[in-house]
Amino acid sequence: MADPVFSTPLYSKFSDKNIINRVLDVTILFLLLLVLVYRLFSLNKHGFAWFLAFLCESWFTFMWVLTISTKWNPVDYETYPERLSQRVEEELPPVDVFVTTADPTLEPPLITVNTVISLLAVDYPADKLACYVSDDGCSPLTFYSLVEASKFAKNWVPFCRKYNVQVRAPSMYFSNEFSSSSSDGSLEFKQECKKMKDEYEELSRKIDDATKDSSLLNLRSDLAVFSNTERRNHPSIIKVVWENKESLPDGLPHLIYISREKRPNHPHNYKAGAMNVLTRVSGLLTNAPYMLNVDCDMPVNNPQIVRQAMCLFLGSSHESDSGFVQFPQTFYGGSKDDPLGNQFLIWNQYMIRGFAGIQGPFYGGTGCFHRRKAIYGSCPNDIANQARNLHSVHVNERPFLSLSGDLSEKDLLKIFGNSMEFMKSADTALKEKNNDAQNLSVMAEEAMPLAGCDYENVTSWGTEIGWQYGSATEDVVTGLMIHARGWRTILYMPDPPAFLGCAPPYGPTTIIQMKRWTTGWLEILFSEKSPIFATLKAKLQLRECLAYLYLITWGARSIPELCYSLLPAYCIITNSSFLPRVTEPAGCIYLALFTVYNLYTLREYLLIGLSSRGWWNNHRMMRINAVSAWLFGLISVVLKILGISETVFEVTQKDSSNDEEDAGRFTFNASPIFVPPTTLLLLQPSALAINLVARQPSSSSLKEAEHGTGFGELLCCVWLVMCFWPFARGLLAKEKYGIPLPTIFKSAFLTLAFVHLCKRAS
Ligand SMILES: O=c1ccn([C@@H]2O[C@H](COP(=O)(O)OP(=O)(O)O[C@H]3O[C@H](CO)[C@@H](O)[C@H](O)[C@H]3O)[C@@H](O)[C@H]2O)c(=O)[nH]1
Ligand SMILES: [Mn+2]
Repeated sequence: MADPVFSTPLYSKFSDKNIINRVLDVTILFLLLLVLVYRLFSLNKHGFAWFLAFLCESWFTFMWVLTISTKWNPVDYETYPERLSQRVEEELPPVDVFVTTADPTLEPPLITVNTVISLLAVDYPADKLACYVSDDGCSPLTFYSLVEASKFAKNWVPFCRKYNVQVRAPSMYFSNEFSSSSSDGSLEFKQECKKMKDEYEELSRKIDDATKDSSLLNLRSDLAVFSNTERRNHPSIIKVVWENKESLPDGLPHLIYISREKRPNHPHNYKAGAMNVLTRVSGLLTNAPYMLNVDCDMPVNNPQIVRQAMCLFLGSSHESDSGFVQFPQTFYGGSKDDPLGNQFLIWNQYMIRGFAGIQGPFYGGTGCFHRRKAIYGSCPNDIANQARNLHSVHVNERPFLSLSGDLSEKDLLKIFGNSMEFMKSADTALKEKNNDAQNLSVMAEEAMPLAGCDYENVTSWGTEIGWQYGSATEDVVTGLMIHARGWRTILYMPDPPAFLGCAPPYGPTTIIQMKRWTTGWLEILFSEKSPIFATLKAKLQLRECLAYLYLITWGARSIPELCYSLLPAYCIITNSSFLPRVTEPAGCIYLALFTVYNLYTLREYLLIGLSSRGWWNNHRMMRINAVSAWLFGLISVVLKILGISETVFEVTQKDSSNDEEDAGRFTFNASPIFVPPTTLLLLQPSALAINLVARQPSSSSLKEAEHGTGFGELLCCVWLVMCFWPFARGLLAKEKYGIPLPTIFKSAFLTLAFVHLCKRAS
């Protein structure tokens, strides 16, 4: 008889066929198609505006098809970590954990330190974990903070284990929100908790002091390697901050600091470059078959996550089901009702769960467990033989690597770079053999060249293996390549959430982040790694391709969005129309579409416990993003294609101190990105005023009454003003809450130019 422990599954998968959602999805599609049919049949009776509206609506319909296809079969998973311990506690696989940080000013070390501490404290045997921190800022302050953090962690980790603390990032644990949540009321607990709190305050104070006065760092001998280094010009630094020498399961996991070599004029490929260095150095030191990576501001919020991920990796009979396991990005302390539309709750709930029901979620850059061998370019077992088909998706002419372990030494060196030691470790990883224990400090010396600038020259790093280069969203393209090799992936949304990050707290940071994403996504669309090629020539499933297209075309959506937003003003100024009369039967189609769509999206918010205010804020931010972030993303990609400028990765500012006053109120800066939305806002009252003044009752011939501006266009104008309301407030407000005068002038000029052009056209 089968052992019951081994016959019970480690996870279950449920599909959620929501009939009402599907009926509504299809109703909206039907209405959109009616609109298109109506347009087509009335095209010849109308002019330019009508035709432009037709083009925009065709695009909206296409987007809706992609949307429905993506969210049609959402799935959920549940894991059973207690069964994991019964089955394989002794043989739990090792996991290498990567944290990236790039700038001690934008990313204060105390934030990074909290993320690292929370990772060191997860509920997993400490001898199976190693934490690697990549510091692209080459900052002695970050290194010092980590050293201090490891001292703190020596007491903190046992404390968390002893009292089964749920929130293991000390800043969160000791913040008012969480400290009350502990159930242990014993005196001993209270005393220890108080002691830990004092120690944490001491740690924050030390880091704070060193931040304010860098001369405090000069005296320390362990920081000598940082002397004569500049941020963008320094040799590799690899330092073992803490080694779990005796491999104690209840000790503290290894902690290693890495700052890869940087030289001026030597492209470093931003985060993707850092991730590849982490992958190689960890490959030499610990070579765990699984790798978890998080951004520096994403502390663990659920100590079970590694076990949960292992349930998903080990619990399936087909390894191809789990190329990677992605936990969604969730945020803490976000402002009420998501005023900046960057908390992505709806997005996680409907779209990403939808991805999960096709070939799996895309890789989101943080909170993700990867199989090392998938990152090394291997295909899942069953399709390895067909992998050759893939090669044409790639730049290099050589057949695509089916890295099942039977590659020659020469091939391996060519692919992975010129290091015998690393080549052997890669071979071990690909063959899934066990690693020999290493002396970390010795290996750290040997690993230096792997973190050098020139190591990747003429290798496959960034093109065929590792994190992919050439896109500001290295995450999505890296995940796409994994899907293209035939892996399926898993989305897991545990309760409590796995990680809690901080969403950008200000208007400009949010918009710049969104711009980077749309830039990176479009870069993928226009590259040889586009999902279209990956479907035609490799193993990306068709519906997964459509889902990817939905995601990566956000930048392109800016054009129809912008045109459609200009149409009402254009029509009002030229006394024409782009919408049917409300009295016409066709008017009802538009009215129905508008009503059903808005109620449908509102329902999505209410269903998962969000407010109608949250719905409106998100709707509004979509319109604002469309004509600012998405538009500028598109422009930067066009400039890149024309060879005029390169795209860059602008690091998002992280902020721990949320100033409550006016939290979530839109803020501005002098960036030109705010010009288009300001112009759109100014245009609406201008158009209305022109309409009032210019329209003579005598001129309303029968033809004009039929074709002139109607109620629909006026309603659109009002709706647009409501959408751009934060900008209306920004016109009158001061300092960071106000739109800078030069931006207002530029927008006013553009408004006048637009009005003038309309007048000439009419
Ligand atoms: O040259 C660089 C630039 C960034 N980073 C790190 O990359 C991470 C993400 O950067 P951030 O500015 O926080 O970007 P976000 O927009 O918040 O991040 C999302 O989008 C990125 C892709 O655009 C992904 O890489 C991230 O994982 C994902 O969370 C941070 O830990 C940075 O320290 C580096 O290590 N080196
Ligand atoms: Mn971030």
